[in-house]
Amino acid sequence: MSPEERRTHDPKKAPNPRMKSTHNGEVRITSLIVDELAKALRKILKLDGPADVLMSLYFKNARHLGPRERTIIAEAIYYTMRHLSMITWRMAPVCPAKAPKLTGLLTLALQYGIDSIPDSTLGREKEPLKNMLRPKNSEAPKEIQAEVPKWLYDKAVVQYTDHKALFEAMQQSAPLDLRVNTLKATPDEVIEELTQHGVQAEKGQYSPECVRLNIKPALTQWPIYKEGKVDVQDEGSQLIARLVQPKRGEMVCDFCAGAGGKTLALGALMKSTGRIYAFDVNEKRLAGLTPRMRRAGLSNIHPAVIRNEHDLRVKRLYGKMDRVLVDAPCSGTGTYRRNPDLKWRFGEEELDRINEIQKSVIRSAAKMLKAGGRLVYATCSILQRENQDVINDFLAENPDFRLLNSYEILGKQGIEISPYQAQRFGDFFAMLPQLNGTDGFFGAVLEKVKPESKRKAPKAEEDKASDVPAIEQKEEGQPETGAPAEAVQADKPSEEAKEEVTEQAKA
Ligand SMILES: C[S@@+](CC[C@H](N)C(=O)[O-])C[C@H]1O[C@@H](n2cnc3c(N)ncnc32)[C@H](O)[C@@H]1O
Repeated sequence: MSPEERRTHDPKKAPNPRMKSTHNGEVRITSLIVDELAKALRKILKLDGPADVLMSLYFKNARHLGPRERTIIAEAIYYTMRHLSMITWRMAPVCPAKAPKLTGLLTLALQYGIDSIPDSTLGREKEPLKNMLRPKNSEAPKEIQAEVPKWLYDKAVVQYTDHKALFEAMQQSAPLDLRVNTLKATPDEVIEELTQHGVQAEKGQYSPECVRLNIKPALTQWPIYKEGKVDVQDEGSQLIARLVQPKRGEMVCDFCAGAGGKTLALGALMKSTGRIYAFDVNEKRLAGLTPRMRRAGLSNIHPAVIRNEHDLRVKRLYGKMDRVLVDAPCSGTGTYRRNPDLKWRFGEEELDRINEIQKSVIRSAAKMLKAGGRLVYATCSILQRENQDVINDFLAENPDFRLLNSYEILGKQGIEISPYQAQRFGDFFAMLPQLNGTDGFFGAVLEKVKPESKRKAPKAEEDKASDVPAIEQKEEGQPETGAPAEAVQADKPSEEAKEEVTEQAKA
C-alpha cells in the first residue's frame, strides 16, 4: 500500500475490497488468515445476504485482525465471489459452501500461488489442493469460464455477439466513479482536492459531472464528501439523469427513487428549482435520500413512500408531470463488477416476477405525464427482456408515446458516445462494461405526443430550450453522436436482502 493509499484508507473499518491489490505476489499467508477467511466464507457462501454487508459484519467482530490481514481477507472474499464457478468446478464433487476452509485455501492459492501458503498451514490439504490447481481454465466448460449462472449465459450468448468480451469485463472490479455536485464544485476543483490528498483522479469519458478514481479511499470521511461536493455514482448511471434532461422549474417524478442516486443528479441539473417527487415502495431505502439531499444542498426533492405503483399519491399526479424517470427494479446483471455475489443470488424465477413489475410500473408511471412530457425507463440489466422488450410492449399498447433517440439527446448536451453504439442499439441507450468501461445500463426515452403533433417527425423541442448545462457550454448544433444499446438494469428480488444488493448496484 502506497503512503497515499494508507493516508486515505481507514484501517479500523472493513478494508475496501475493491481497492487495487498491492501485494505484487509477495504475500505471506498465515494460518490466522486462512482460519479467518474460512470463518467469513462460512457465512457468505450461504448466499442469503449481500456479501459486502455480511463482510462488514464479520470485520466488526474481528477486531484482532490488523489492516494487512483485513485487506488480504477482503480481497480473497471478492475473488471467491467473482470466480465461484471456476472454484466450484475445481473443487467438484466437494461443494464450496460445505468446505469453506478448502475454498479459502484454493482461493488464496489461485490468487498468490500455492507457494505463498506454508506447508504447516496447508496441512493435509496440500495434495488435494495441488490436484485442484492442475487443470487449466480453458479446460472448463464455456459457461464456467464466463463466471455467470447458466440461465444468464444462455441468454447473453444469444443476445450479444461480443459475449466473450462482456463476460470478461463483468469479472473485473469497477473503478470508483464520483458525480460532482455542480451546485457546490466543479470537476476540476474536485480533482485538484483529490490530488492534494495524493489520490489520482481523472474526468470521466462521457458524463460531464464524472470524476473517476482507481483506488477506493474512505471517502465518506472526507470534507469533499461531507460538504456534498461529490456523491458516489457509476458514470453510466449519471447519464440516465442526462436522458431525463429536466429543465429548471419543472415537475418531475423519480418513480423508483431508492436511496436517490439519480434523484440527486436530477435535482442538481434543475439547480434545486421546480419539484421532484421521489417515490419508492421501500421506506428504509428511501430514508437514505434525506441526508443525501441535505448534504447536496437540494431543496426541490420531496420523498414519499408509496404502497405500489397504483397508490393514490401516484393517481393524484396523473397528467401533471413534465418528466418521469422509471429506474425500474431489475436483475442488476449490469452491476456484477461491483456486486459479484449478486450473480449467484438472483435466479431466473426472479426475472419473471420482476419483469411483471417493470411492465406494471411503466404503465402507471406513464399516466403521470403531461402531453409533450418525457418518460425515461432505465435499468442496470443487460437483458433484452427487461429492456427493449418492456419498451416495445409498452409502445405497442400506447400509440400516444414515441421513442426518441437517446444518443441525439445526449449529443445535444455535448455527450458523445461512439456512433457504433447508435448503429448497434438504435434509439435505445446502452452502456456496457466491455464497450464503455461502465456498469451495464439501459435507457429508453419516450415522449408523450401532444395530440396535434402526433405522427410528426420526432424533433424534441425541449432539447433546444433545455436549461441542462451541456459540456463546456455546448448546447445547440452539437455533432451528431452515438446511439442506443442492448444493456439493461435489474432489481427487486423478492426478499429485502436481494433488493438491497440490486439497489447498491444501481446507485
Ligand atoms: C434500481 S432501484 C432504484 C435505484 C435508484 N433510482 C438510484 O439511482 O439509486 C429500483 C427501486 O425500485 C423500487 N421499486 C420496486 N417496486 C416498485 C414499485 N412498484 N413502485 C415504485 N418503486 C418500486 C425498489 O424498492 C428500488 O428501490
